[in-house]
Amino acid sequence: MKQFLSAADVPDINALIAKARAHKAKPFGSNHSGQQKMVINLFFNSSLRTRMSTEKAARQLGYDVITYDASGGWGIEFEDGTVMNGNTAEHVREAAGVLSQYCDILCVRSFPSLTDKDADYEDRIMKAFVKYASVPVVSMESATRHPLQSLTDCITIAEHRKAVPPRVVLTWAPHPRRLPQCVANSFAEWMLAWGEVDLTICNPEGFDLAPEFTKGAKVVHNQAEAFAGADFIYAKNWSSFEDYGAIGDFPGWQVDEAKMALTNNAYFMHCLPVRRNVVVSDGVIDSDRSLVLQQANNRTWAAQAVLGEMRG
Ligand SMILES: NCCC[C@H](NC(=O)CCC(=O)O)C(=O)O
Ligand SMILES: NC(=O)OP(=O)(O)O
Repeated sequence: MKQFLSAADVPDINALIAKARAHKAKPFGSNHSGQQKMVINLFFNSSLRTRMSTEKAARQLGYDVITYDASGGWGIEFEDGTVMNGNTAEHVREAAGVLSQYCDILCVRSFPSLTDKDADYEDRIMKAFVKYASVPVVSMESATRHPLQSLTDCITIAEHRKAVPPRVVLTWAPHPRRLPQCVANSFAEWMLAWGEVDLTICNPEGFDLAPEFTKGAKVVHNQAEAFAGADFIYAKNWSSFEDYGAIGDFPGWQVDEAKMALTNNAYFMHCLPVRRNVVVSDGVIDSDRSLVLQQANNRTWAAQAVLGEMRG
């Protein structure tokens, strides 16, 4: 792969899952592949899991790694033709070109503005890095998607499903801040592209995801109806796509024990970080059906599989 931005970049999702599981079984089995090569991880936003798991994955493949917190660096300009006499000191044309001099794979995290829908949904920042970098680019969460998380979620579901296809529910959940739609968009995109789950998305009215991500999924606005008989409950908050970036005030959408009792003894999943007793009750996340730490663990193997496939 020359880029890893979405499910569309992956020729065979099952083959990538198999590679991740092979790395999980033998973490240093491909330790030679990154020898004398460099991965740069560029973060415009906070991270715990993505930062740690991508560094660990790169090192296990034999790569050296530099992680750079770009929020503390030179302000980068993304518009073409601007007179740069404001706060941005360096254009992405140079920034991406320069970083390409120092690494063999460039990984980038850049969240959406949640104010400029067009710029966000064109994924302008990630696309600019792809355009101006001369090395392969891996998304560590862009304005619209979080593909390393979604690959992880496929692996985790593959490891725990009993029936094929399992009934998987992506549910909107409350949150005190307005959050990106990326994790939910990407989860829907990957589940549908994978084709091995029966996906239902449930969210309050006004919080439907962008249609490009949900075509083929059942979308309902009643959480109890969606939860009935589910095998996996994947919780996530997202701000409104329709009324772009608006926050939703629906505290009754928290995932709790009473709602989980409607399911087929479902597993609980969340990408983390999660707000306890807002998104999910302590009782659910602390139960033996919670897969959140297994998901966090699988981030390493997902990243290892992806880094191992990147070619210039
Ligand atoms: N990387 C996974 C989730 C990242 C981000 N969550 C957050 O910003 C949560 C922040 C908070 O809880 O304040 C999101 O929803 O896309
Ligand atoms: N799930 C996830 O991407 O976590 P971080 O934001 O901490 O990297």
